[in-house]
Amino acid sequence: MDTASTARSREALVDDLIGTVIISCQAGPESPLNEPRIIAALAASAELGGAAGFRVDTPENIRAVRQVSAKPILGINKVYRGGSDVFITPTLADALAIVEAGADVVAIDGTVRPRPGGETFADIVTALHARGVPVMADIATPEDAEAAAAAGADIVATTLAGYTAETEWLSKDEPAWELLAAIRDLPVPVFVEGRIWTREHAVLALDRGASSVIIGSAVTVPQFITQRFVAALESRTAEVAR
Ligand SMILES: CC(=O)N[C@H](C=O)[C@@H](O)[C@H](O)[C@H](O)COP(=O)(O)O
Repeated sequence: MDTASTARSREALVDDLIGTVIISCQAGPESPLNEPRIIAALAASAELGGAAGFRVDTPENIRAVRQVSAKPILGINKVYRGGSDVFITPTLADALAIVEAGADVVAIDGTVRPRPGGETFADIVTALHARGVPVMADIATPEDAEAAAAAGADIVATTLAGYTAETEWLSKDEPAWELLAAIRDLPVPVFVEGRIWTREHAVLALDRGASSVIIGSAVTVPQFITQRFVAALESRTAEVAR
Protein backbone atom coordinates (compact mmCIF):
# COMPACT_ATOMS: atom_id res chain seq x y z
CA MET A 1 0.00 0.00 0.00
CA ASP A 2 1.33 3.46 -0.96
CA THR A 3 0.82 5.31 2.33
CA ALA A 4 1.01 9.07 2.86
CA SER A 5 4.42 8.64 4.49
CA THR A 6 5.93 6.56 1.66
CA ALA A 7 4.58 9.13 -0.81
CA ARG A 8 6.25 11.90 1.23
CA SER A 9 9.58 10.10 1.36
CA ARG A 10 9.45 9.44 -2.39
CA GLU A 11 8.87 13.13 -2.94
CA ALA A 12 11.82 14.05 -0.72
CA LEU A 13 14.12 11.70 -2.65
CA VAL A 14 13.08 13.23 -5.96
CA ASP A 15 13.35 16.79 -4.57
CA ASP A 16 17.00 16.16 -3.68
CA LEU A 17 17.76 15.49 -7.34
CA ILE A 18 16.17 18.64 -8.75
CA GLY A 19 18.63 21.02 -10.41
CA THR A 20 21.54 18.64 -10.08
CA VAL A 21 23.98 16.74 -12.27
CA ILE A 22 23.54 12.97 -12.10
CA ILE A 23 26.24 10.84 -13.64
CA SER A 24 25.50 7.56 -15.37
CA CYS A 25 28.28 5.12 -14.54
CA GLN A 26 27.92 2.26 -17.00
CA ALA A 27 30.17 0.17 -19.22
CA GLY A 28 29.10 -2.05 -22.09
CA PRO A 29 29.90 -5.78 -22.13
CA GLU A 30 32.87 -5.11 -24.47
CA SER A 31 34.40 -2.47 -22.22
CA PRO A 32 37.49 -3.08 -20.07
CA LEU A 33 35.72 -0.87 -17.48
CA ASN A 34 32.89 -3.37 -17.10
CA GLU A 35 33.71 -4.46 -13.54
CA PRO A 36 31.86 -3.48 -10.36
CA ARG A 37 35.02 -2.09 -8.71
CA ILE A 38 35.70 0.14 -11.72
CA ILE A 39 32.09 1.31 -11.96
CA ALA A 40 32.32 2.22 -8.27
CA ALA A 41 35.55 4.15 -8.93
CA LEU A 42 33.82 6.06 -11.74
CA ALA A 43 31.02 6.97 -9.32
CA ALA A 44 33.46 8.02 -6.59
CA SER A 45 35.32 10.23 -9.10
CA ALA A 46 32.05 11.78 -10.25
CA GLU A 47 31.14 12.47 -6.61
CA LEU A 48 34.45 14.32 -6.15
CA GLY A 49 33.38 16.48 -9.08
CA GLY A 50 30.03 17.29 -7.47
CA ALA A 51 27.65 14.68 -8.89
CA ALA A 52 24.45 14.55 -6.84
CA GLY A 53 23.72 10.93 -7.71
CA PHE A 54 24.42 8.11 -10.10
CA ARG A 55 22.62 5.98 -12.64
CA VAL A 56 23.93 2.42 -12.37
CA ASP A 57 23.07 -0.82 -14.16
CA THR A 58 22.84 -4.30 -12.52
CA PRO A 59 22.56 -5.33 -8.88
CA GLU A 60 26.33 -6.11 -8.70
CA ASN A 61 27.33 -2.62 -9.82
CA ILE A 62 24.75 -0.99 -7.55
CA ARG A 63 26.13 -2.89 -4.56
CA ALA A 64 29.66 -1.79 -5.47
CA VAL A 65 28.65 1.86 -5.81
CA ARG A 66 26.76 1.72 -2.49
CA GLN A 67 30.04 0.68 -0.84
CA VAL A 68 31.74 3.92 -1.89
CA SER A 69 28.96 6.52 -1.79
CA ALA A 70 25.87 7.48 0.16
CA LYS A 71 24.53 9.56 -2.76
CA PRO A 72 21.26 8.49 -4.41
CA ILE A 73 21.55 5.64 -6.89
CA LEU A 74 19.09 5.56 -9.78
CA GLY A 75 19.22 1.87 -10.53
CA ILE A 76 18.46 0.08 -13.74
CA ASN A 77 18.58 -3.56 -14.72
CA LYS A 78 19.21 -3.90 -18.45
CA VAL A 79 18.14 -7.27 -19.74
CA TYR A 80 16.22 -8.68 -22.69
CA ARG A 81 13.55 -11.10 -21.45
CA GLY A 82 12.36 -12.19 -24.91
CA GLY A 83 9.23 -11.37 -26.87
CA SER A 84 9.61 -7.65 -26.26
CA ASP A 85 11.94 -4.78 -27.20
CA VAL A 86 11.80 -3.49 -23.63
CA PHE A 87 15.23 -3.91 -22.00
CA ILE A 88 15.60 -1.28 -19.27
CA THR A 89 14.28 -2.96 -16.11
CA PRO A 90 11.64 -4.89 -18.05
CA THR A 91 9.91 -6.75 -15.20
CA LEU A 92 8.96 -6.21 -11.58
CA ALA A 93 11.39 -8.97 -10.57
CA ASP A 94 14.20 -7.07 -12.33
CA ALA A 95 13.17 -3.91 -10.48
CA LEU A 96 13.03 -5.63 -7.08
CA ALA A 97 16.51 -7.08 -7.62
CA ILE A 98 17.98 -3.60 -7.86
CA VAL A 99 15.95 -2.29 -4.92
CA GLU A 100 17.39 -5.18 -2.91
CA ALA A 101 20.88 -4.17 -4.09
CA GLY A 102 20.41 -0.62 -2.77
CA ALA A 103 18.89 1.49 -5.55
CA ASP A 104 17.08 4.56 -4.15
CA VAL A 105 15.15 5.24 -7.35
CA VAL A 106 14.29 2.64 -9.98
CA ALA A 107 14.38 3.63 -13.63
CA ILE A 108 12.28 1.47 -15.92
CA ASP A 109 11.27 1.53 -19.56
CA GLY A 110 8.25 3.81 -19.64
CA THR A 111 7.41 3.47 -23.31
CA VAL A 112 3.98 2.23 -24.32
CA ARG A 113 5.58 -0.87 -25.89
CA PRO A 114 4.39 -4.26 -24.62
CA ARG A 115 6.49 -5.66 -21.77
CA PRO A 116 7.62 -9.26 -21.32
CA GLY A 117 5.28 -11.48 -19.34
CA GLY A 118 2.32 -9.17 -19.94
CA GLU A 119 3.19 -6.87 -17.02
CA THR A 120 2.27 -3.22 -17.36
CA PHE A 121 4.20 -0.10 -16.42
CA ALA A 122 1.40 0.81 -13.99
CA ASP A 123 1.64 -2.59 -12.23
CA ILE A 124 5.35 -2.11 -11.62
CA VAL A 125 4.90 1.47 -10.42
CA THR A 126 2.23 0.38 -7.94
CA ALA A 127 4.42 -2.39 -6.55
CA LEU A 128 7.46 -0.09 -6.19
CA HIS A 129 5.43 2.69 -4.60
CA ALA A 130 4.12 0.20 -2.05
CA ARG A 131 7.78 -0.18 -1.01
CA GLY A 132 8.34 3.60 -0.95
CA VAL A 133 10.55 3.52 -4.06
CA PRO A 134 10.27 6.34 -6.62
CA VAL A 135 10.11 5.38 -10.28
CA MET A 136 11.80 7.12 -13.18
CA ALA A 137 10.17 6.40 -16.55
CA ASP A 138 12.63 6.20 -19.45
CA ILE A 139 10.56 7.37 -22.40
CA ALA A 140 10.96 8.15 -26.11
CA THR A 141 7.87 10.11 -27.16
CA PRO A 142 5.38 12.61 -25.71
CA GLU A 143 2.75 9.84 -25.76
CA ASP A 144 5.01 7.65 -23.58
CA ALA A 145 5.65 10.55 -21.20
CA GLU A 146 1.98 11.35 -20.73
CA ALA A 147 1.06 7.71 -20.17
CA ALA A 148 3.92 7.23 -17.69
CA ALA A 149 3.01 10.35 -15.72
CA ALA A 150 -0.65 9.28 -15.65
CA ALA A 151 0.42 5.84 -14.36
CA GLY A 152 2.25 7.44 -11.44
CA ALA A 153 5.88 7.88 -12.57
CA ASP A 154 7.73 10.18 -10.16
CA ILE A 155 10.17 11.35 -12.85
CA VAL A 156 10.08 11.18 -16.63
CA ALA A 157 13.39 11.02 -18.52
CA THR A 158 14.15 11.39 -22.22
CA THR A 159 16.52 8.38 -22.13
CA LEU A 160 15.00 6.32 -24.93
CA ALA A 161 14.46 9.09 -27.49
CA GLY A 162 16.52 7.99 -30.49
CA TYR A 163 16.64 4.37 -29.37
CA THR A 164 13.23 3.05 -30.40
CA ALA A 165 12.00 2.13 -33.88
CA GLU A 166 9.79 5.21 -33.88
CA THR A 167 12.56 7.65 -32.89
CA GLU A 168 15.78 6.20 -34.33
CA TRP A 169 15.96 9.04 -36.90
CA LEU A 170 16.77 11.55 -34.11
CA SER A 171 20.17 13.29 -34.05
CA LYS A 172 22.96 11.22 -32.49
CA ASP A 173 24.74 14.38 -31.35
CA GLU A 174 22.10 16.38 -29.51
CA PRO A 175 19.70 15.77 -26.65
CA ALA A 176 16.03 15.28 -27.58
CA TRP A 177 15.14 18.97 -27.61
CA GLU A 178 11.78 18.63 -29.38
CA LEU A 179 10.68 15.96 -26.96
CA LEU A 180 11.67 18.16 -24.03
CA ALA A 181 9.65 21.05 -25.47
CA ALA A 182 6.62 18.78 -25.79
CA ILE A 183 6.77 17.39 -22.24
CA ARG A 184 8.31 20.16 -20.14
CA ASP A 185 4.93 21.09 -18.62
CA LEU A 186 4.02 17.63 -17.40
CA PRO A 187 3.01 17.55 -13.73
CA VAL A 188 6.14 15.48 -12.86
CA PRO A 189 9.82 16.46 -13.10
CA VAL A 190 11.36 15.90 -16.53
CA PHE A 191 15.04 14.90 -16.63
CA VAL A 192 17.06 15.12 -19.82
CA GLU A 193 19.15 12.01 -20.35
CA GLY A 194 20.89 10.99 -23.56
CA ARG A 195 23.47 12.75 -25.73
CA ILE A 196 24.38 15.53 -23.32
CA TRP A 197 27.87 16.04 -24.72
CA THR A 198 28.68 19.57 -23.59
CA ARG A 199 28.19 21.95 -20.70
CA GLU A 200 26.04 24.05 -23.04
CA HIS A 201 23.69 21.09 -23.57
CA ALA A 202 23.33 20.69 -19.80
CA VAL A 203 22.60 24.36 -19.18
CA LEU A 204 20.19 24.54 -22.14
CA ALA A 205 18.32 21.52 -20.82
CA LEU A 206 17.55 23.34 -17.57
CA ASP A 207 16.82 26.61 -19.41
CA ARG A 208 14.35 24.73 -21.58
CA GLY A 209 12.41 23.29 -18.67
CA ALA A 210 14.22 20.15 -17.53
CA SER A 211 14.46 19.60 -13.78
CA SER A 212 17.82 17.79 -13.96
CA VAL A 213 20.33 16.22 -16.29
CA ILE A 214 21.76 12.72 -16.41
CA ILE A 215 25.09 12.50 -18.23
CA GLY A 216 26.77 9.25 -19.19
CA SER A 217 29.08 8.84 -22.18
CA ALA A 218 30.54 12.36 -22.08
CA VAL A 219 31.88 11.71 -18.57
CA THR A 220 32.26 7.98 -18.05
CA VAL A 221 32.79 6.32 -21.43
CA PRO A 222 36.34 7.06 -22.71
CA GLN A 223 35.72 4.80 -25.69
CA PHE A 224 32.94 7.07 -27.02
CA ILE A 225 34.77 10.28 -26.10
CA THR A 226 37.82 9.04 -28.05
CA GLN A 227 35.64 7.98 -30.97
CA ARG A 228 34.30 11.52 -31.29
CA PHE A 229 37.80 13.03 -31.37
CA VAL A 230 38.96 10.43 -33.91
CA ALA A 231 35.91 11.03 -36.12
CA ALA A 232 36.44 14.81 -35.96
CA LEU A 233 40.05 14.49 -37.13
CA GLU A 234 39.15 11.97 -39.82
CA SER A 235 36.44 14.18 -41.26
CA ARG A 236 38.79 17.20 -41.17
CA THR A 237 41.49 15.22 -42.99
CA ALA A 238 38.96 14.10 -45.62
CA GLU A 239 37.79 17.71 -46.05
CA VAL A 240 41.34 18.99 -46.57
CA ALA A 241 42.06 16.20 -49.10
CA ARG A 242 39.03 17.17 -51.21
C1 LIG B 1 19.40 3.98 -24.69
C2 LIG B 1 20.14 3.42 -23.51
O1 LIG B 1 20.27 2.23 -23.36
N1 LIG B 1 20.65 4.32 -22.64
C3 LIG B 1 21.36 3.87 -21.50
C4 LIG B 1 20.58 3.99 -20.32
O2 LIG B 1 20.90 3.75 -19.22
C5 LIG B 1 22.80 4.30 -21.42
O3 LIG B 1 23.48 3.50 -22.36
C6 LIG B 1 23.17 5.76 -21.66
O4 LIG B 1 24.56 5.86 -21.58
C7 LIG B 1 22.57 6.72 -20.66
O5 LIG B 1 21.21 6.85 -20.94
C8 LIG B 1 23.18 8.12 -20.68
O6 LIG B 1 23.15 8.65 -21.95
P1 LIG B 1 24.46 9.23 -22.63
O7 LIG B 1 25.49 8.17 -22.52
O8 LIG B 1 24.09 9.56 -24.06
O9 LIG B 1 24.87 10.47 -21.86
